[in-house]
Amino acid sequence: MASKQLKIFTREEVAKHNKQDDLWIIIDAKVYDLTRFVGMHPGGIAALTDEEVAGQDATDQFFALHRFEILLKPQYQRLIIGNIEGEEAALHPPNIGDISKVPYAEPTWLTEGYYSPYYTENHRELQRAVRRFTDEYLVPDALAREEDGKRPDQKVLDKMAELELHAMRLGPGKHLQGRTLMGGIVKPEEFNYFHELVVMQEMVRCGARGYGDGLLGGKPRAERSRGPGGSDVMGLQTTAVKSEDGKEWIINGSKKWITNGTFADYFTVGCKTEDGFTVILVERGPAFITFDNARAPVGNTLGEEGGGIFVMLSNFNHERWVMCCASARAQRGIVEECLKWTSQRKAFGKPLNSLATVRAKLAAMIQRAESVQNWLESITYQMCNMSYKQQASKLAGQIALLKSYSTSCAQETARDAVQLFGGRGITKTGMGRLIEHYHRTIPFDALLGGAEDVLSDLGTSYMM
Ligand code: HEM
Repeated sequence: MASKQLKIFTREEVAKHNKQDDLWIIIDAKVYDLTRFVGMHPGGIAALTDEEVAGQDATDQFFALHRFEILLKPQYQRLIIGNIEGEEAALHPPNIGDISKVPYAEPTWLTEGYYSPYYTENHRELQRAVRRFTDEYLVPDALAREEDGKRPDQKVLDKMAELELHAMRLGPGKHLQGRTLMGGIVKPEEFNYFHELVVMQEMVRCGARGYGDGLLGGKPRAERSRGPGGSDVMGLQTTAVKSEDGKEWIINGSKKWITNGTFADYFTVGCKTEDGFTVILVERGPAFITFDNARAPVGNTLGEEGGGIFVMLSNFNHERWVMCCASARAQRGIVEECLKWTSQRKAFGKPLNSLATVRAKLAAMIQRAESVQNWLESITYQMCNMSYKQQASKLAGQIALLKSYSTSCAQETARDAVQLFGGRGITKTGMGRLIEHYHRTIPFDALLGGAEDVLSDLGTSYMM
């Protein structure tokens, strides 16, 4: 763009170029020459040759159907030939790392003029760094991978390793010692659960559900039966017996769902053993998700032999809390989409948000996102002040209840968002792209870490 000399036109001049073989339009005070593009327009030729579009200011028509990002793509930037005399563009693209100006689009602690007892300057510094990383590395890769269905680019995973994001996503602890976290922003001994919350909530902003889990989000998993039995950890089916020389485990069984199972190098496998239940680290081999006499050195036993249940259960609270962090932030992203859309989209000559029924939906969405975030921060504060053992005895119930509450809120918000976006909310491209994706993938969030009913029951059982 910068290399091209832009001209200044009057609206009258632009209006003369209103035919398919000589087609200009105005969007946000900029003049686009669509002559060569018209035949390739995904929305068809007729949309562009319409008499209210060809040679005219089509800003409103454009933004009723397309996301702003489209105009930032180099292939469309090249279509700009000039500006309208005496007018300036009103819309400015967000910069990498920016905080949203839309109300409720950010958690309160990040909103200008508001306060929080939980976050220090160090959390803020980490937040800015992870946001820049997400905008710069994750968002473009996520968009491309959603299209081609491939796993995240190795370069992204390597960059995450360099910044120690994988290590930080395991939470505070000994494993952080001696590491340079996010280029040295956080000292390993100062890293607490709010730092981890920040990492989770910033990364989930990439807005691509499957891709997010593909960023090596795998975790200890038991081989267990399918369906509702997914919550029945002790009902798992895989067995392990020792080889004759006692040096190896011989493992048999299969597993239907393994996070990142298609490309993981190691699997953490819960097995029935002579002494009960044992967790073993198995290197990827010819037999991976189906273990058919797969072998692993006895030294790969995690925790005590027969003590696998403690290994598994010790992870559950943390894993569910991580899911709450992600769910709280992802639903806020949808609230932002809906707030923007309902102020931009006109119906019966007025913006959608001038309708009381629409505002009632927005209110409910905001209430859900805020209540989930605030409960989450309260639990996180408790975690920061408790040992891992205390967390297990005092917070397991609350975390289970928050997890099921959070995803049930998210499911309602997904449904409301589709109602607000109409057909666009079920279309993979265009304005409702993020809504369609969210609505399609939200049932996954509502199941992993324990189905909603199971977790609500667990939470109340702990209380009783
Ligand atoms: C610079 C001008 C334009 C560019 C670069 C452009 C580009 C695109 C692209 C890439 C899509 C695919 C959907 C997406 O990825 O979001 C699309 C869809 C569409 N466009 Fe355009 N467009 C332009 C102007 C217009 C105008 C002025 C109209 C007038 C009404 C229009 C009507 C449509 C329609 C109806 C669709 C299909 C709707 C959908 O998929 O949601 N476009 N356009």
